[in-house]
Amino acid sequence: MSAPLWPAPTASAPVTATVRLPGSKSVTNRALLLAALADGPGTVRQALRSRDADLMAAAMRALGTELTPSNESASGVDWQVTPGPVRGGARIDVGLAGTVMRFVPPMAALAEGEVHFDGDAHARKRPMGPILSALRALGAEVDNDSLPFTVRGRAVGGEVTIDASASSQLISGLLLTAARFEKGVTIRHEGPPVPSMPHIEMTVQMLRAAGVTVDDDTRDVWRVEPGPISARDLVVEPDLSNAAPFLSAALITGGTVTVPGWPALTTQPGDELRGLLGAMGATVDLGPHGLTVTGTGQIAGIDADLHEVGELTPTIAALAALASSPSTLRGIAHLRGHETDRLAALVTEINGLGGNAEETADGLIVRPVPLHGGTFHSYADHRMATAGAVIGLAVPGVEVEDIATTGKTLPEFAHMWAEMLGQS
Ligand SMILES: O=C(O)C1=C[C@@H](OP(=O)(O)O)[C@@H](O)[C@H](O)C1
Ligand SMILES: C=C(OP(=O)(O)O)C(=O)O
Repeated sequence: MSAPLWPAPTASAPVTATVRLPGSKSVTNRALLLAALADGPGTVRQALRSRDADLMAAAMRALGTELTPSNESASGVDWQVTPGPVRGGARIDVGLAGTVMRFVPPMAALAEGEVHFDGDAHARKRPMGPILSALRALGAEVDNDSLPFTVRGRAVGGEVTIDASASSQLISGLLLTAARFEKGVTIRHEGPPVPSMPHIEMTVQMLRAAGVTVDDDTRDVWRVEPGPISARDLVVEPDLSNAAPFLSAALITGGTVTVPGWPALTTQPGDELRGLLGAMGATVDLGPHGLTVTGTGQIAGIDADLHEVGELTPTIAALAALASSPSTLRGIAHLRGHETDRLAALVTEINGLGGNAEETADGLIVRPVPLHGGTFHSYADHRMATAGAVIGLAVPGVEVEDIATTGKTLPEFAHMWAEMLGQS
């Protein structure tokens, strides 16, 4: 049975809107895990509520953490987190969340008993082998190289060599729990370059803010000293990657979109939108009011290496399909292991609307041609669904299949989109 179709609204006038975004998935899921491993009760404020964030909260509870919500809304919550001893005998559903499948198994390796992991059908295809081998090298038992698998503690830590070219999360996952292993952990990456380095910087910064000693002076080597993780009272930044489709509306319609609360300094890769959207023809202004992007209605194609900011690709590819010149997007071969094979999915869906997109060994070439309406499939991928919405702003008759899949990180997407367009 196929999922329902969502008629993507077409913009009939330049969009002028202020769009307030809920908390970052990446910060929320790191903060919840660090709070669960901390030396006392802490608070995670303005945390995201979404499928991925809820799966992380459920995983923490299953492993013995107490989580109490307050100030709850449709997509945000303040969590009071009271850590307990990491408990075995749990079954963890990772859904399709990279952060849950890569961040939680190292924590499970602290437990006495067994912890079983499984997730969505496609989750079984996402790269897990290197982190599971690393856990074995650190002293845990793991019975498989991909989902489903069972972790039997207890790991003591030590030194590991890992090929993390498939995902930065393979490094972040080990780093987050590392201080709690008796010997700490030294990780050495060997292989093609690690993608999404800003996400590893996010991990390192959050560890340091919790009093953990991390040495990342040598390229591709990380050393975490054993020691306590301090409890914190932390406020989660808005999700800048989820700003991408909304800011794109300014470029497409020749309008202005403001995202309040845009941090002046951040490790979120979404901050790169400032440069990328600027290169595609927008005027970008960051100030105390937030980030304001103003478009002309004309979009310039770009030649961009998105290796560090791969999660922005579906939106940038959607803009590229509406541009006035061709685009080449490079450095993103690892997107084949994301929620779906994003390179194949983008090519299929853009071309399904009459477009001209082509896969390369490490990315995409998108040549703009007039598009027509049709079904834009989302492959259970939140960012494919929002890419379809972006194209639909300019192309009448686009219907996005399974818009509800945006609930992975932004459950209110369809409502916020209509509100931005003055159609709610
Ligand atoms: O650590 C994180 O929070 C993330 C790291 C990145 O993963 P990859 O390195 O697998 O691209 C990113 O794409 C994902 O959306 C979130
Ligand atoms: C790659 C992504 O997610 P995940 O955290 O599941 O890897 C993403 O959100 O673009």
